[in-house]
Amino acid sequence: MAQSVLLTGASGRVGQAVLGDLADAYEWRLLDRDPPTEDLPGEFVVADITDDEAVREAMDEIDVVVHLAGDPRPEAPWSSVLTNNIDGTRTVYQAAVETGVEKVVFASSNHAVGAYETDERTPDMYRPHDEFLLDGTELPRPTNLYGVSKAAGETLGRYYHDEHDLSVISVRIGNLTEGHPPIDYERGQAMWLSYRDCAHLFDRCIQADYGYEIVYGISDNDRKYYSLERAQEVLDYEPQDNSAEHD
Ligand SMILES: NC(=O)C1=CN([C@@H]2O[C@H](COP(=O)(O)OP(=O)(O)OC[C@H]3O[C@@H](n4cnc5c(N)ncnc54)[C@H](O)[C@@H]3O)[C@@H](O)[C@H]2O)C=CC1
Ligand SMILES: O=C1O[C@H](COP(=O)(O)O)[C@@H](O)[C@H](O)[C@H]1O
Repeated sequence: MAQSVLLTGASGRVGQAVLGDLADAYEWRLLDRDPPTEDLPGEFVVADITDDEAVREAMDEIDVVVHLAGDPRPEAPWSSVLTNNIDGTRTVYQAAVETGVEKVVFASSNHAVGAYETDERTPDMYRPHDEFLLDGTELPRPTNLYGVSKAAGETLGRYYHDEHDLSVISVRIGNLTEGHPPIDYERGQAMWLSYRDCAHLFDRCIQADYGYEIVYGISDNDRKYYSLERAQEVLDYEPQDNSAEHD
């Protein structure tokens, strides 16, 4: 039988990339504070991610949660990331434990580790000849309060895995752009995530077995400075796109 999956933040860009390829792959329940503007698969719950009761109810009979809801703006103010990203993510983990969910897939971000892009390393690290690679074992080094909130989400996942045995994967998503990589933006091309690779990656996160993991969510770009090794090992992630093919 298909697994039942709760997708939070379903009305957003990542949600659309995931549902675009995986609409028929799972029994979906979708949650967002914004009602849908188009026909989407499964039941739609309009709720705020910080509403404990609504989130618990949305997880009834759910196997896996893909948690995307949050403020995605790198320049988002503290009040917003504190509520939507940190409190919202804690609410999701707590509800997952209380309702018997097996696995949570958390949308983290490149901005949790953006400060590794030092003046000395850039712009060389965005170019194919440069061998610098982050592999997911490094400590967070956020570039902004949004990045701090994503690092906090990763740490909440670590806690809920260690204390409550929940399977958790944090995906440090790069730059999701539809159709082609960002234009005239080397950093964005280095961390491009195509729509089809995004759907495949989240599919693998739903299916694979793991305890606690951090992986990078990018396509197989020649310019990459994020290692894909862990995602390949743990998830069998096999990206098909490469920003170099769009030069
Ligand atoms: N798009 C990208 O390239 C990247 C995205 N991410 C992360 O992926 C996730 C999804 O990002 P996008 O789809 O790009 O953003 P988006 O803004 O397109 O979608 C986010 C969705 O979450 C919903 N939402 C926000 N706060 C909520 C709350 N308190 N309760 C319920 N729903 C709420 C919004 O209504 C929206 O539909 C975010 O957590 C973001 O930080 C991380 C790195 C890169
Ligand atoms: O976390 C995110 O990162 C991407 C890429 O960052 P950028 O600073 O190169 O634009 C961003 O587009 C997305 O909105 C954000 O959620």
